[in-house]
Amino acid sequence: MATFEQKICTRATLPQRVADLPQPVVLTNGVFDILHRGHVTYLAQARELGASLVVAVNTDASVKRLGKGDDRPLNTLADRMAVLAALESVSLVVEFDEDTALEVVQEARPDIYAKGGDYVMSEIPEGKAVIAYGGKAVAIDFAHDRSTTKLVAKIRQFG
Ligand SMILES: Nc1ncnc2c1ncn2[C@@H]1O[C@H](COP(=O)(O)OP(=O)(O)OP(=O)(O)O)[C@@H](O)[C@H]1O
Ligand SMILES: O=P(O)(O)O[C@@H]1O[C@H]([C@H](O)CO)[C@@H](O)[C@H](O)[C@@H]1O
Repeated sequence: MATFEQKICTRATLPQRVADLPQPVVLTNGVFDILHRGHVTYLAQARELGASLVVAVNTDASVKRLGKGDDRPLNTLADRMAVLAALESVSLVVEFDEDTALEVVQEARPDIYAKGGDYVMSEIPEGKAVIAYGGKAVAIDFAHDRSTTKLVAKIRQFG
C-alpha cells in the first residue's frame, strides 16, 4: 500500500482520526469521479480555510442514486479515494453510503464545512448541521469551468 493511502479511514475510526488532525478541521464531500483542475483548486482553497481537510466520498451505490448517469461513477470508490488521498491538500478520506454527508458531518463535527459554489450552504443538510452547532459553512466560488460530465461528453465525441 502506498503511504498516502494511510489517509483513508473507516467510518468507525473517523471521530478519532479527526481528533488527531491539526485543528481547525475543514470537511467537504462529493463524488470526484474524474479529478480535474476545478476539483484540485477547490480542495486547495478548502484546505486553506483551516489546518486539515477531510474529504467524504460517495460510495458507488450512492453515486448511482444521484442520477449522474447509468455508467457513473467511471472510477470505483477505491480509486477515487486513493487519488484524493494522494493530494497534498487532503488530510483524511472517508467513504459514505447515505444520500447526503449529513451523518458524516455529525460524526466528524468539523469546525468548517466547505462545498463548491454550486451549493447554497443554508439549503443543504450538511451546511445547516454545521451552522446549528456553531461551526462555519463556506461556499467556494468556481475558479475554473470544468466538470467530470463535460469531460465524459468530450471523450465520447471522439470515441
Ligand atoms: N469547476 C469547479 N470549481 C470548483 N469546485 C468544483 C468544480 N467542479 C466541482 N466542484 C466541487 O467539487 C466537489 C465535487 O464535485 P463533483 O464530483 O460533482 O464534480 P463535477 O466535476 O461537477 O462532477 P459531475 O460533472 O459528475 O457532476 C463539489 O463540492 C463541487 O462543488
Ligand atoms: O460531487 P457532488 O455531486 O457535488 O456531491 C454531492 O453533494 C451533495 C451535497 O453535499 C448536498 O447535500 C451530497 O448530498 C451528495 O451525496 C454528493 O456528495
